[in-house]
Order: sequence, then C-alpha cells, then structure tokens
Amino acid sequence: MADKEFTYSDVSEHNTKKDLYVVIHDKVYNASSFIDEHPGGEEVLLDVGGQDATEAFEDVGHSDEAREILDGLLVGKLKRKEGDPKPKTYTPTASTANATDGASMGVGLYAIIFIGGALAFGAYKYLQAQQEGQ
Ligand code: HEM
Repeated sequence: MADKEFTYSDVSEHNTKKDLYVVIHDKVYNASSFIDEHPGGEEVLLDVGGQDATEAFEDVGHSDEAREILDGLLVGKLKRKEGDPKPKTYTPTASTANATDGASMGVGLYAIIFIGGALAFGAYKYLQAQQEGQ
C-alpha cells in the first residue's frame, strides 16, 4: 500500500478531518488517525490537509519520535506531474545561505563594536592625557 502513487490532485481530495492526507518530502501520509493526538493541534494539520506540508512540518523541528509516527502513517508517494506546485522540499541550503548572510552581518556587527570600542578607548585616553596636562 505504501508503494501507491498519488498525484497532487489525488492528494488534494483528502482534505477533511476524517480523510486527511499530507505530503511531506514527496511522501503521502494519512494523518486522519493521528490528528486528534497531534500535540500541535488539529488546526495546523487541517491547514495543510491535501497539500504539501513539508515546510510546515520541518519549520516546527519535529522530533525523531514525530518522524516515527509519520512512518506509520505512510500511504504512498507523490507522483509529480508537470504544472504541479513546485516541490516544497525543505532545503537546508536556503537556511545555509541565510546563515552565511547572518554570519557576514555578524562579522560586520563585530567590526562596528570593535571600532566603536577602539574609538571610545581612544577618546578616553585623549581625555586622560588632557587632564594630566592640566
Ligand atoms: C502528520 C504529520 C505530523 C506528525 C506525525 C506530527 C507529530 C507531532 C508530534 C509527535 C509532536 C510532539 C513534539 C515532537 O515530538 O516533535 C508535534 C508537535 C507539534 N507539531 Fe506536529 N506533526 C505533524 C504535522 C505538523 C504540521 C504540518 C504542523 C504545522 C505547523 C505541526 C505543528 C506542530 C507544532 C506547532 C507542535 C508543537 C506543539 C507544542 O509543543 O506545543 N505538526 N507534532
């Protein structure tokens, strides 16, 4: 059964609480039996019912336990067709790119703090020298 292939339009028909499919990493899961037990609530699952929930699922940073539950809900895999929504595969590269941005901004910030500190130190020394001169 887990070898079954679903197209996006097949999946999108399962969008009610009693019949709820979600796509995560191009695999199709039936979340109906789990929805009442979901610690994150039913609302979020209904929101992504019949759709690609990869991003939503990964954004939360679900535990390994959550992934094990997911394995048990597997019903098949997604068969992409042309014109389907783009794969919403979670791409660590995007966050890596952001992290790089963040890092360079971090370096910039450190530079500003360092220059600010150096200026303050210089001013302090300057005033001290002036005071000694008096
Ligand atoms: C069928 C797919 C899903 C399964 C099996 C699942 C399973 C779980 C489990 C076991 C937890 C407890 C914490 C953990 O172990 O990580 C959890 C928490 C949570 N889940 Fe999901 N989840 C699914 C989909 C989603 C989706 C699509 C969202 C959308 C945002 C979501 C949002 C949350 C949130 C916000 C929590 C945290 C609740 C809290 O700590 O108060 N989950 N989920």
